[in-house]
Amino acid sequence: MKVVRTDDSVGMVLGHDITEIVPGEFKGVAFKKGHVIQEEDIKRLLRIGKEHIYIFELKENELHEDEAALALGNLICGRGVHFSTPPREGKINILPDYKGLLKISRDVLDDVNELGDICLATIHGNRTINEGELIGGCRVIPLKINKTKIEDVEKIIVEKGKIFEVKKFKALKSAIIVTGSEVYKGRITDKFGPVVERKLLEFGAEVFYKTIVPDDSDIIKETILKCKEMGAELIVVTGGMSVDPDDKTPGAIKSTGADIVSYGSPVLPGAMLLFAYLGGIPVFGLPGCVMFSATTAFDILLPRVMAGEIIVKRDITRMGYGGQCLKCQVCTFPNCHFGKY
Ligand SMILES: Nc1nc2c(c(=O)[nH]1)N[C@H]1C(S)=C(S)[C@@H](COP(=O)(O)OP(=O)(O)OC[C@H]3O[C@@H](n4cnc5c(N)ncnc54)[C@H](O)[C@@H]3O)O[C@H]1N2
Ligand code: MOO
Repeated sequence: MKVVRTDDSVGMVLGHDITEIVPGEFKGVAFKKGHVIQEEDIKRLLRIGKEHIYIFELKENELHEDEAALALGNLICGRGVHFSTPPREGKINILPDYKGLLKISRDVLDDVNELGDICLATIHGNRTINEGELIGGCRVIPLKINKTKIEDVEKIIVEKGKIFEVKKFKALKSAIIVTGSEVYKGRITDKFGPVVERKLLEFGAEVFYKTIVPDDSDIIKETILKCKEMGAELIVVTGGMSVDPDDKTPGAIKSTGADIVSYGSPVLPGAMLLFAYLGGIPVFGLPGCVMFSATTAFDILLPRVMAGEIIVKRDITRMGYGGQCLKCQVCTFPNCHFGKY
């Protein structure tokens, strides 16, 4: 470390903590080791009695932790994601630009963390993230880091893509078909349709058609096909999803010619959920539990569907890991293990 006159130290990196004591007012660290000295700091340093200070010298091939954190932020944040500036002690926060579906490339994240000297911690992806919520943090561990480390990160990103992205939800034109003869005949009031509508509206969907039909395969089939003809971009059918004689919904969805991605999901609640595509349009068959429970397989899949992602069988298979809801007294979903697969 070299000694410089405080007056000449602007832009240089402080090599040690500097403590200030003002009797009756303050005692503590006024400037931390690693701080880049600003014009406005000079007065305070002189007031503390520091006419000379130790300066941390960076070699040609080294970066200060804050500069490195800035470079990393620019490399790792993709569309819809930004980071907090200025960095604080080599750390930045990763934040969403808007509400959407959070995507995190686990593969690239692991590659970067394996390099050493860089700590990149995140929440889980494939969930809704709201504006202002924290996605993660990135910290450069030593006070200075070799530039080659940042170049290594750049190589990984160029080859495999950014780590973070937030996909905007699409205002899908949605139809809700409530099945159940007991509801159709007015023996009970529909409680399922409103639950589904509320969940779709949270994503900005446009619910353009709602209907109640009896447990009749042909009627359910024709209603689904009519919704498609009317331009539905998402069709949700509720009830009649299990194995009773009056449970006609899975067969009716199949008979429309839809490709069934999965009938059943390894999620509790949500074991009897069906997901299909009818000419490219996503179709859900929702079991009774979606009406009853706060969070189910529907809440895990819906954000991805609303962001326009194509769901394959394996996506649903993988939902078993983290697929048991603990029905906590105060539900914190999606800030819990449920649906993190
Ligand atoms: N033998 C088996 N039985 C059941 C299984 C199983 O694997 N084997 N799975 C259970 C699971 S898990 C679920 S979830 C439910 C699925 O139920 P369904 O989707 O078939 O629901 P329904 O039989 O149509 O209705 C159940 C219950 O909810 C009431 N309901 C339905 N729709 C409405 C509505 N729009 N408004 C108000 N109430 C509604 C309905 O009247 C029934 O009381 O199956 C288990 N069984
Ligand atoms: O589809 Mo049911 O959850 O397992 O209630």
